[in-house]
Amino acid sequence: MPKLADYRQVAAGKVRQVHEVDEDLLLFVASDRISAYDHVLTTEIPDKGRVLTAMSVFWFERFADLAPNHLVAWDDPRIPAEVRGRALLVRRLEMVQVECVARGYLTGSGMAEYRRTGSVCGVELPPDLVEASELTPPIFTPATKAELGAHDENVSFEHVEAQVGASLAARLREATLEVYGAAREFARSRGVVLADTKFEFGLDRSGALVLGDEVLTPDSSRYWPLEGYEPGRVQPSFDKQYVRDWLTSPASGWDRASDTPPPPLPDDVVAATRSRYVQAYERITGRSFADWPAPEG
Ligand SMILES: N#Cc1c(N)ncnc1-c1cnn(Cc2cccc(F)c2)c1
Repeated sequence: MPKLADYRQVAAGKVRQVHEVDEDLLLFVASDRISAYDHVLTTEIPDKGRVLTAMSVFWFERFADLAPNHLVAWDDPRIPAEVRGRALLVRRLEMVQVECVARGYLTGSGMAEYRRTGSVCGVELPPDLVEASELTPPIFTPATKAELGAHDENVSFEHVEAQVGASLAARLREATLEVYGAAREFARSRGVVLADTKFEFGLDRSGALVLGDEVLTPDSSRYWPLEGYEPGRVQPSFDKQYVRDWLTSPASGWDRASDTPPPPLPDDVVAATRSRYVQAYERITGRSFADWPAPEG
């Protein structure tokens, strides 16, 4: 059985990394780290990596007919035992350097841009929209990948056309909106508002557009509880709200405006946050997280 150290790391983000297995295969590893307010916290959330990996597998399999994806295996002898359950064997693609974001609700950087310009990424929106207004139909709001730690920059569709060509830009927009639209509808039927999401696509040797990275997880998407959803105010995060509330409460002693790193999380916030990830998985998939593979040894 291989060890993770046997596979050279080829990419790393705040909470996940990619290793090389061979010339055709990569290992996509999700950690238990969590980020909040643009900081990677020192406290890990047990099983976060496994839950988000299980979620990606569910969505990849559910939407395989809408968009081919890079998933090869999630329980395979080439996956090291130490990361079993939080690592995916994926096929190597030529990644398209565009963050393919779909927004079904107006919030975050989209809301900020709308307030300034009445549009998002050049997409004109109706007047009088408020925080968390539903966008029907959802909109494609691409962004350029930022360096680690910086925010992605929203760009127009024309910018993407200039970067990758009109044909591929159209294919990216179509696939992004089609998969997001189906996922938003399904998640809502399970009591979760999938407010927006970020896909990464690659091209395989035949030139086919293939979904890569993680998909439709609470790290690549905004998950809001459907119960209590009300436009006009910032919605609570399904998974990160306990962490955000504690960090901004007097109990943490942390000043968000300062440049100091956030303090460690108390056990009860960790446990409640773990529970929210498991609840999100079980609500959406109808499966028990207890059945998902775990590391050995
Ligand atoms: N997925 C995928 C993938 C693939 N199937 N083929 C080739 N390259 C990639 C790949 C390389 N980097 N990233 C983004 C990225 C950055 C930082 C951390 C991460 F986990 C992931 C994606």
